[in-house]
Amino acid sequence: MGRLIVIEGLDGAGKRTLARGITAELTARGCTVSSAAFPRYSEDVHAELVAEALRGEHGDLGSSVHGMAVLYALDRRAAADALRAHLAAHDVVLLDRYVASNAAYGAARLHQHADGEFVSWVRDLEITRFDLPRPDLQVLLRVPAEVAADRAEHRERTEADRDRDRFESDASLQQRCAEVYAELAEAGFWSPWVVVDGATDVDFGVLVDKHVLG
Ligand SMILES: Nc1ncnc2c1ncn2[C@@H]1O[C@H](COP(=O)(O)OP(=O)(O)O)[C@@H](O)[C@H]1O
Ligand SMILES: Cc1cn([C@H]2C[C@H](O)[C@@H](COP(=O)(O)OP(=O)(O)O)O2)c(=O)[nH]c1=O
Repeated sequence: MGRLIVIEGLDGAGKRTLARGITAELTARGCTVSSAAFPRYSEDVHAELVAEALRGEHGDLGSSVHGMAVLYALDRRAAADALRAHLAAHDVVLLDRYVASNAAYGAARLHQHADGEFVSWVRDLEITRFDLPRPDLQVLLRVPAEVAADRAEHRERTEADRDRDRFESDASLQQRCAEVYAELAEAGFWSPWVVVDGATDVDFGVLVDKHVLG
C-alpha cells in the first residue's frame, strides 16, 4: 500500500513546484509516484461547475460557501476509487490540495477558525460520510500571504491559463486562510502534518527522506 501525501497552502505558495521537486526526488530513489491536483477542472463535472461559478455563472452559487464546498467535495468523492487503486499500485500518491483546502478556504470565507462549525461540517461530509482515503502526511507549504500573492500575480502574467479568481486576489481572505491552515496543522487535522517554510528554497531531498517516506 502506497503512502498518501498531500500538499496544502495558499494559491502561489509553490505547491505545484514542490510536487515536481518531491516527485523528482522520489523517482531518483526508485519509487513510483502517482500525482493529482484538486480541483480536477478538466476531468470532473463538479469541478467544472466550480470553475463556472467562479466566473460568475450559475446565479448565486459562487457566493454560497457551503454550496461550493459540496462541489469541491463531490469532485474528490468521484476520484476516491481511482485514488485507492493508485495507492495499491504505487509507492506514493501525491496530491496538490485535498480536503484541508475546503476546510481552510471555507472557514476563512466565513471568518471562522479551525475549531469552528465549518471545519467540523467538512469533517462530517468528506471524512465521515464520503469516507475519503486518509492522508499519511499533509505538508503545509507556508509562505507569507504577500509572497504567495506576488508569486501568483507573477505567474498570472507569465503562464497561460493561470489567471487568479476573485477569491485568490482577495488579500485579506488569503491572510485568514493562512491562519486557518496553520491552526489545522497545529491541531493535526485528520493526519500528521509537517510545516515547510516555502519563502526560501525548499530542500526536497531532506523533506522526502525525513517526512514523505516516513
Ligand atoms: N521557492 C520558491 N521561490 C521563488 N519562487 C517560487 C518558489 N516556488 C514557486 N515559485 C514560483 O511561484 C509561482 C507559483 O508557484 P506554483 O508552484 O505554481 O504555486 P501553487 O501551485 O501553490 O499555486 C511560480 O511562478 C513558481 O515558479
Ligand atoms: C480543492 C479545493 C480548492 N479550493 C479553492 C482554493 C483556491 O482558491 C481555488 C482553486 O484552487 P487552485 O488549486 O488554486 O486551482 P487553480 O489555481 O488551478 O485555479 O479553490 C477550495 O475552496 N476547496 C477545495 O476543496
